[in-house]
Amino acid sequence: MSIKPKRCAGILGAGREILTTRQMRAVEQAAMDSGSVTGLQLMERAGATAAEQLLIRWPALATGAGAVLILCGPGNNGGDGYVVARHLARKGCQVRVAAMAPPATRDARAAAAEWTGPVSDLAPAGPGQPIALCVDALFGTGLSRALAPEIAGLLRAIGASGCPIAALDMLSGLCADSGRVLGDQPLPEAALTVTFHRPKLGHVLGDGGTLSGRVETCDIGLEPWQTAAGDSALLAGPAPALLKRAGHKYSHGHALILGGGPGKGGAARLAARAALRAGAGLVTLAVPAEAMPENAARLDAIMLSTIDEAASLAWLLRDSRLNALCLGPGLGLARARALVPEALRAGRPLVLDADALSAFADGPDVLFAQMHRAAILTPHEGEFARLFPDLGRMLRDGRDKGPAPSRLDAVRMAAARAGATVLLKGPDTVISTAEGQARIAAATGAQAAPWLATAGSGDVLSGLITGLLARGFAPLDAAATGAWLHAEAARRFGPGLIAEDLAETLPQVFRSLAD
Ligand SMILES: NC(=O)C1=CN([C@@H]2O[C@H](COP(=O)(O)OP(=O)(O)OC[C@H]3O[C@@H](n4cnc5c(N)ncnc54)[C@H](O)[C@@H]3O)[C@@H](O)[C@H]2O)[C@H](O)CC1
Ligand SMILES: [K+]
Repeated sequence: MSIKPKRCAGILGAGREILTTRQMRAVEQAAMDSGSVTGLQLMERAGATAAEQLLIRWPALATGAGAVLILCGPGNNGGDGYVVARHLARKGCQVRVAAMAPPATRDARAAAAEWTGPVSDLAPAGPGQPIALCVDALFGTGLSRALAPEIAGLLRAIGASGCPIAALDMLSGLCADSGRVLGDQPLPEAALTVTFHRPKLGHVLGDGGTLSGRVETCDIGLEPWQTAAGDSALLAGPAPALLKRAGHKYSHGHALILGGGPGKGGAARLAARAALRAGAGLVTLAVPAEAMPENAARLDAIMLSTIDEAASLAWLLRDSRLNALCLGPGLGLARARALVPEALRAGRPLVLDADALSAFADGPDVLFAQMHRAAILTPHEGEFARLFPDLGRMLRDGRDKGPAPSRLDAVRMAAARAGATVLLKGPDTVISTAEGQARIAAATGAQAAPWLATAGSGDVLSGLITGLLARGFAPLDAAATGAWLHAEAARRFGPGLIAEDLAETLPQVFRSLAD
């Protein structure tokens, strides 16, 4: 039976589902259980569509100009490799197949049997011979331990020779659930990864965001069974309500940013300006009396208020129009200990960052006991490890076996424990509600925004999220949209970015969304 390969798409789309290996297997299993398709047919579709992608990217291969070396592993990923070999050879490519072990699954054996060309061992097929493309079909979602040093070494040698590597499903050695390289052997970067049905977490998290290269996701006819995956993490993007419609300034909310003492006000001012640029109707910065002159000299559109202690915060919060709070940037640890409980008592949407998190590092349970579902915690890795020491250790250590724990696993557990939404910052920002609804804002690979690693950038993110909360966004939408806007502004501005530029670039980002 001939099955035509279907649509392929990159990975970038906001709202796109990203699957774990378990979810992918559930979808595949549901399809096979339905009797509509066999595993071998899925493998045939995967191999055919991958071969098509390779020829789109490297069309000269079909003229026989350079050899394609296909490295096949023992599992079904290797099986896909044999199918690719057959399709490329049929198109006129010079194909060499090298197997690290004989095929060990029924489907892989069947696919290997259809490949009528020679199969060599891995070693002699190594970098000594000139090759134009290496197809990595060693391991995919079944990777369960680190690559043997000689296999990782072979991939590195191929990469170092300048030969592009195209990975089937996953670059071998990368854990499909965490995007972490198992073990301590470095891997070369793939030029292209062709994956099937949906991107996997390992393509966007950890090292996977970079090492996967361009990711093409190809349809292999599993759409009718996607529901078997259950709830998936989604790629973050701009929420539909982002472009605000007409209305009175009060209808866009009033954000309250709590700032710290004199000489430490920059962080809170950055957050306040970002909240205003994100579209909050009004923004008030509340600082201790001695910090008023400094702030009054620096602010125009942002209003100022004095808050010296918890009682004055309680007094101010009698105004119910103050509908989103931000505590942390430049707040100071003592002031954070005094103000955070009062802010949480008000039960309004709020962001806790920086000092508001560090102030509770010695007793995070005290903080979690006061938490509510409209709160968002935005730790970076260090703050995360102080608030959730066991999860920090899990992320630091667990990379010997597959599937390795991922940042998404960690943030889901953290959010459930805290009883709030948690956003773990990084190039692969991950967000989860207490109930486990998750978003990923990946600023890696083609979406990289390395300029975000600049002082004050986290303060701007807190402000953006607070501004969106003030506009009435639900915590998950505010966090995900804020993280996306933050990275998008950095991508637009590019090299030379400082934190101040982020908020000032937002109008451009909004305009491009309106086009
Ligand atoms: N999911 C689908 O819809 C489809 C998946 N396809 C492809 O199949 C692979 C997954 O195949 P699987 O057999 O489960 O796993 P792998 O081929 O990745 O490898 C498993 C194999 O390898 C052994 N192993 C694991 N780690 C190591 C290691 N470090 N060193 C040595 N050996 C290792 C393990 O014991 C097993 O024997 C998926 O990625 C897709 O490419 C389909 O063909 C299409 C449909
Ligand atoms: K692979």
